[in-house]
Amino acid sequence: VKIYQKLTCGICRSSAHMVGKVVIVTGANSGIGFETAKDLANRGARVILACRSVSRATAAKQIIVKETGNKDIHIQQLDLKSLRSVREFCEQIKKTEKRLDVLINNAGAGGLGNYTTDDGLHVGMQVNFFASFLLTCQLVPLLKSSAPSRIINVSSMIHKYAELDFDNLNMEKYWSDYQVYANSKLFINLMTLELSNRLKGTDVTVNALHPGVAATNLFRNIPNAFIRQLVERTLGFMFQTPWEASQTSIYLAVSPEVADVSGRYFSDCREKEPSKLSQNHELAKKLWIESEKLVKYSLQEN
Ligand SMILES: NC(=O)c1ccc[n+]([C@@H]2O[C@H](COP(=O)([O-])OP(=O)(O)OC[C@H]3O[C@@H](n4cnc5c(N)ncnc54)[C@H](OP(=O)(O)O)[C@@H]3O)[C@@H](O)[C@H]2O)c1
Repeated sequence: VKIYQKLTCGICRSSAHMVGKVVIVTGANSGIGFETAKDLANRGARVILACRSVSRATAAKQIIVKETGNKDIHIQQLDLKSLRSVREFCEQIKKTEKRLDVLINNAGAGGLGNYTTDDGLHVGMQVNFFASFLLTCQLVPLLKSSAPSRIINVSSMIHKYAELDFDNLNMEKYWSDYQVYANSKLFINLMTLELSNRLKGTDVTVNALHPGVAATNLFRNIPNAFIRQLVERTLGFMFQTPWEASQTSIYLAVSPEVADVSGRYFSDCREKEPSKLSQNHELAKKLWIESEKLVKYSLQEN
């Protein structure tokens, strides 16, 4: 039982406190994001729960406040399916927060289907990549003025199965859900690589991670109820708990060991080697330029 977990799960051993630090966790109402937010709340951070459902975020906040005693927990609505929502979220953060020490791009979803959002992007690519790309770019100035600060991008080992077609960045050819998910996670890694170059000398670091395999709500969109339950029960029985899977995000957010590390890929609280494509600087630069066009925002504007 849980053999795989025992072999792979790293636990963040850092006791670093986060009093006085401001942290944003996207997708903080469920699974790994919820456990990440709770852990950071426990360390005294001011935590902003960036969630698409205010009622689900409120339920999460109540538990976090009750279990940690930290009342400095706030909800800010964010729906990654809408770039307008991303822009409004960032505007609100700039109004309410004087600083931002850690941004954790955790939210993600699989099985979203094949349709184009109002922003003209493939829904899976937007929720898992383009919206976080825009959100990060818009918050870079605040992160810079708060430096040293950290950006943490939750990727997945599934990125290794990405099949890149550069003429089809937005997946207009409507590939399978699995392929969309894998490609979006490769893009997260490439964005991490390019952004770390662009942030050199600013004391803002950016790293990507595979959290591990855990039974969360990630599999809710599997249409066949029997298969969905089988997957969830197998994962719950054999693999990590959501708290264990939150620990690499926590390590990257708090540990002094990684204070100066940027542009890398982690899992189990250790640096790991991502796919060869994830390490391709030319590709990363090209993707960055194309992404700026697709989300109609340029980091240079700031
Ligand atoms: N679980 C695993 O085995 C595993 C493995 C590798 C990587 N990951 C990655 O880990 C991250 C966390 O996933 P999880 O496993 O904790 O799954 P989860 O329990 O389903 O949590 C995902 C979070 O993302 C949010 N989200 C989904 N669509 C959104 C949207 N349009 N706008 C804003 N937020 C949205 C969800 O909000 P709602 O509750 O409102 O839907 C939820 O809070 C994801 O990036 C996932 O790809 C997970």
